[in-house]
Amino acid sequence: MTTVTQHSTVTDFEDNDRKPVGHGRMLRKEDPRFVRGKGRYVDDVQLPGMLHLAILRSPMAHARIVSVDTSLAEAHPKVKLVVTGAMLAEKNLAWMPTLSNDVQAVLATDKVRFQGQEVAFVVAEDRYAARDALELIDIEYEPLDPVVDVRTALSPDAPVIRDDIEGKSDNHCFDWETGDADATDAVFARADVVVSEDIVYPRVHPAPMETCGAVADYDAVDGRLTLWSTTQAPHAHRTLYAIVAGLPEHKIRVISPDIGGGFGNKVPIYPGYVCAIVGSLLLGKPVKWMEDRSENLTSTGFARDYVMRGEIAATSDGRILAIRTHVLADHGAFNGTAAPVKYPAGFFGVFTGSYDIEAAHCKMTAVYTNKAPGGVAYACSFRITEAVYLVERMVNVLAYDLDMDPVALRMKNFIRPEQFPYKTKTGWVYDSGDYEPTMKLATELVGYDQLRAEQAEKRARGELMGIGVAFFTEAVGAGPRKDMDILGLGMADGCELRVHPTGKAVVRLSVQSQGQGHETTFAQIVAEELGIPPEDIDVVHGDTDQTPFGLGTYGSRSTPVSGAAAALVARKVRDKAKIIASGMLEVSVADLEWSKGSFHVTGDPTASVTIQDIAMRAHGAADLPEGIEGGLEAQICYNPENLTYPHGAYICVVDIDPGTAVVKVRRFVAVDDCGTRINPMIIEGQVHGGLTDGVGMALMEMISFDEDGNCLGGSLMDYLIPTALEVPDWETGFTVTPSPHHPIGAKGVGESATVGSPPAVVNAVVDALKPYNVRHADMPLTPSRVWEAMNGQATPPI
Ligand code: PCD
Ligand SMILES: [Cu+]
Repeated sequence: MTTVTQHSTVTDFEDNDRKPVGHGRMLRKEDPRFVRGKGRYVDDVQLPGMLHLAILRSPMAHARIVSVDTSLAEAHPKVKLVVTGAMLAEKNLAWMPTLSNDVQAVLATDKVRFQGQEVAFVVAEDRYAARDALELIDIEYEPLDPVVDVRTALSPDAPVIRDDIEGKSDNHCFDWETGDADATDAVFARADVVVSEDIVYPRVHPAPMETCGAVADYDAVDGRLTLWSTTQAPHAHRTLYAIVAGLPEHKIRVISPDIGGGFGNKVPIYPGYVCAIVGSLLLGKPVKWMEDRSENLTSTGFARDYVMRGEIAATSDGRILAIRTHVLADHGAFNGTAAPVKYPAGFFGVFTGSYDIEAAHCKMTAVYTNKAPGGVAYACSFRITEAVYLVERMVNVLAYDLDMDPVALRMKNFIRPEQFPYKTKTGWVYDSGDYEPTMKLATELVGYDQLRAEQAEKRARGELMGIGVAFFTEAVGAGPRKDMDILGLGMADGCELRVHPTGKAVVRLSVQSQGQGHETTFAQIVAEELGIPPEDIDVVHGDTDQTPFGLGTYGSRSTPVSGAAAALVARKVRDKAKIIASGMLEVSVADLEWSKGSFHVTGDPTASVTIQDIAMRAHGAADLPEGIEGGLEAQICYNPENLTYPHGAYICVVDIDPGTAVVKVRRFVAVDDCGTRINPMIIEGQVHGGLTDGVGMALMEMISFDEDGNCLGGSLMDYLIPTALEVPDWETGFTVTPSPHHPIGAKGVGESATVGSPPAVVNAVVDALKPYNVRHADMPLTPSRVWEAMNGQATPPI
């Protein structure tokens, strides 16, 4: 893929006098092992005497369990253990808490609530025998009417899915509201123009390359449990295992080795992990569980599934005054949302987008349906994907009705640079931003005016070409801990740094890389602060025995939270190094100056000691300054004062074949602003991946169900994910607006492109269909949906 990197007028870390962080565009340290097939994933873990676990899943979406007969499976010569929900219930383990204060069945006891739900498990000598034995388990189900359509889930005659919750008489999950209803209604009442549209963000799946799995190894002699698992949050998982299973936390070690993509899919605790632990506890042997692709697609956390009504009030010349929305959220059979406790709808509250408006209001109702549980963050920064899609689609609807250019309309309404920090009408404080240069750069890179001219010519010839514009602001880096917690665990992250006598260092993180390159970028951050080359700094993560406590990686929080921790812990070490240097140079601390890797005496650059010299002295035989302990190390826990707010401007160009309604993405320009850029190449990789994701969601992906609640997206034959063939050569650019509160000014970027690209693609398709008077069409814009839109048919309900 080609990348056009254009530099902006804003401070640019790469080219201006300011130096790159670490070595800037440094090659990824982890790649030599990945490209040589030497990565070590959970499925690579092989232990002596290891047994294999397979899970029996419900064939039905909603059914009462009448009887369970496991005798034939138990008689299988290679089977060691068969466990049912009833057996777990005896040990009080049939239900577990979700990350959003709901409970979820580990194995079904009373009834099954979605197709693919865990009903029983078998542990056998090998994976084949375990799978074979599943077929020997005889379960009698009494089918119940399923609740599939989110729109009718609350109707009085709908069957109650969650009758396990005492007193529950409907499928209501939660209500949530933000903004000011009265103020918003008042603005709407006096506005020249009101536009509204029904917008669906369909259910999609993160579909990481590696499915979920675990190896549990319980040692009955010393009471220690080691769990290798595909988790993006090893420490949080460990604490929950300690609470759920009643095991002492210090006896549990969670190791999350290399992960083949997470994308939010590996944030929740899945029944399979708990089953593996139970299997190992009962048998005293290591037990491995690995999902297959269908299990991953049908039973692990999905994302989105929001049915939204968007409304904008504006003046007739395009000044946006207020935004109002109603959302119906489908959470499936159990609320498995991974979001901070006080944010049941994640950070959807940023649906006011990048615009300076007078009022906003959102009312949301979430319901249970007979579908896989979830609402996980899939590259969404906690539901910001849905929020950005809503507002960016609605702004285009307004542009359509007012016949205004979508770039001009956005420019007119942007929050202005002098308004930052900007408090939105839903209470978010955007730390910084400078939107106009970013939008301008995107239009320049794509050649916006020429494209509009080309489009006009093509329209005259009956050809369908569309230009889609989207602009986003994200809120990433959850904390601070007083506002944000997961099941009571505050969102802050630890970091430890140790410099060895020879000046090599090791930094230990509480966050977890799933492919985004932390081993490289965190070494670069420490390198920048301490002057030790990034090659000499090892990054340790993904092992609770070796790293400090922290809440893990999701919502693009590693750089904003742990990245800050890494910079600050390095500064702490540097402060100590300075005192040691003052002893070595026999001057006072006040007379020392730091320049990239060494301290020198003010006015005499030749009187200097390097950080490596200092490290040796710190561990040496010579006396250290009064009160200074030997060694050169520090640790901190960083509690962010606010989130960071990256932004970006995306422009997509599509061509549609009027005969087949096939959409081709011809060009895509993405200009991102994530503040200080640690590793530009990694950022581009993150953006390329996210854009590909976005094209997939906009044009191809959807987990759909038939009226019986059968999942129709259970394999990659049906659930289409994009490949290099479906996407153009990405063109990227950037601006740099540093975060004022982050120690190095960096903002997160991992999810930006997935958040920003779907509205750009959809806006492009809808723009191409202007000759057909299409104002909106729902994702995924498959040829049949585009064809329906061209022929004036509404998109079918999900
Ligand atoms: N300024 C800046 C920022 C950033 N960076 C870089 O980049 C990356 C990213 O980051 P961030 O933004 O911080 O993020 P994180 O936290 O690290 O991560 C996370 C994300 O990440 C992304 N990306 C990726 N990649 C890969 N390869 N794989 C994966 O899986 C993934 N996933 C996805 C998701 S979905 Mo969620 O979970 O839904 O919530 S969230 C998410 C890293 O490496 C870092 O360091 C730089 O350089 N600079
Ligand atoms: Cu996310």
